[in-house]
Amino acid sequence: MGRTGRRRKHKKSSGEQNQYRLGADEKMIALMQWLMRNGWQKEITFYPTEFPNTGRGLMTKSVLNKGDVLVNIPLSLLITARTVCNSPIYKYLNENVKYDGHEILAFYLVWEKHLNEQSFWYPYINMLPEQLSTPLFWSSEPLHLPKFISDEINGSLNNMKESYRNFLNHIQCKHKKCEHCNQAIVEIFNEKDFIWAWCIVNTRAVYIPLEKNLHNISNSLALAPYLDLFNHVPSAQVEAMLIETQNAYQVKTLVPVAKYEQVFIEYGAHSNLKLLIDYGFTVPDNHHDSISLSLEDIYNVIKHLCQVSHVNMSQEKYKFLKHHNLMKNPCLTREGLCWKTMSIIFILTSDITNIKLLESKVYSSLYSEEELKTINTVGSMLVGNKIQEFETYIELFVPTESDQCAVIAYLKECIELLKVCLLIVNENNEEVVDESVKEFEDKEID
Ligand SMILES: C[S@@+](CC[C@H](N)C(=O)[O-])C[C@H]1O[C@@H](n2cnc3c(N)ncnc32)[C@H](O)[C@@H]1O
Repeated sequence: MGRTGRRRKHKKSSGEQNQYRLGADEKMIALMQWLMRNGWQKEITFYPTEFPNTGRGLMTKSVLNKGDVLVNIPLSLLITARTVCNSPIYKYLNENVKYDGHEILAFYLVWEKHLNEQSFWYPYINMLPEQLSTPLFWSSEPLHLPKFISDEINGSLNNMKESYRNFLNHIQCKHKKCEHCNQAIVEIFNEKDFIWAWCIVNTRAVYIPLEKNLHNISNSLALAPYLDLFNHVPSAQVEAMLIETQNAYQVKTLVPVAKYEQVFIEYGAHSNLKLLIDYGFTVPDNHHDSISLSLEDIYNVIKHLCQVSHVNMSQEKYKFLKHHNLMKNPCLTREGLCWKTMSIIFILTSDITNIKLLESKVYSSLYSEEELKTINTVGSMLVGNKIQEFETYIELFVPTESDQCAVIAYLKECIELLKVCLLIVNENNEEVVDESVKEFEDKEID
């Protein structure tokens, strides 16, 4: 096979045929030229590429080895709170108020965006997406969004709105006209642009060590042009840090990457729910995922299984659960029932009233076979119920915008996790039954 043939074969096997290289994209070229004019040196050549599953990202043109530096962005090309403090716009802020890094960067981005080509950051801002897929950006509500998801979205929306109100209150000379566009300052900082900027910071900023000597701002965030083109997978292994001696923010790969593969970084140990709310996407088989349970979920299954009107819950047991923080986030994971879930089931089903004995069982996890059987039987039904609950969520959910389909992907991932969890719980149950049969047979032989 000739070179072209080999290349074609490679393209096919890596699924590259659906990808669209953005190398000739004008905005991308302008970004690279601007970076280079301002002291950036390319460590590795990447093709900005539109990938079918992840959207725009970076593909390596060459094989990457463990320890290779992916990017080295000069500090002068990072947007941090210090950039804002050193800019003319800082005079519009009340100096006697405390700000956090997220809001200050969003505020700065709104200002610089409105300056258009007159902004130093124009080539960077110009390649940022106008539309984001995050829920804060949805223009209409989907129908039958599960409550636990809408609660998270509302929490995030309230944070953002509070930050916006806070800002509006502290901007000075609101009605002064801007010299650049003759708009009033308060019109430039409108809610729509603030939401965009807020989401851009949320989805793209990297962590830096806390910036010192900023008297009214606490900041450990930075916008890093170009570096923020890397997409996320939980399995990515990279090291990212500020290298003070080089005055640069550096990202290294800790694993080799094959030629023509997309290069990913890890944004943090984020669950799919966090990714959905903050970034607008989810990933398959996310090992940071779990399904939260409420005490009521567990209580109802026990009530149903035992066919009793009240579960074995005394005031002392309730106090014990509360005191040991056991009701906070019991969950189901790919490894089965979490420790808290097992403990709650045990406490609610056990006849033991001696709290000291309960405590020693819970903390040693040394349960009898009978107790383990009960825990796994309740657990199995609990997981089965959750699967049904998530299937119903999917049936009812009606997206009103294409980005909302990320919710369906999320719910399907939850069901996948629950199925793995169910398998483990049932296997554990079979093991307990096998063990007790064996013990019984051993006794018979004796
Ligand atoms: C830091 S930016 C990465 C670059 C971005 N794709 C772009 O075109 O500018 C983060 C955003 O990229 C997208 N993204 C990152 N990783 C992804 C993934 N594994 N799957 C789908 N979208 C992803 C999400 O929209 C996320 O909010």
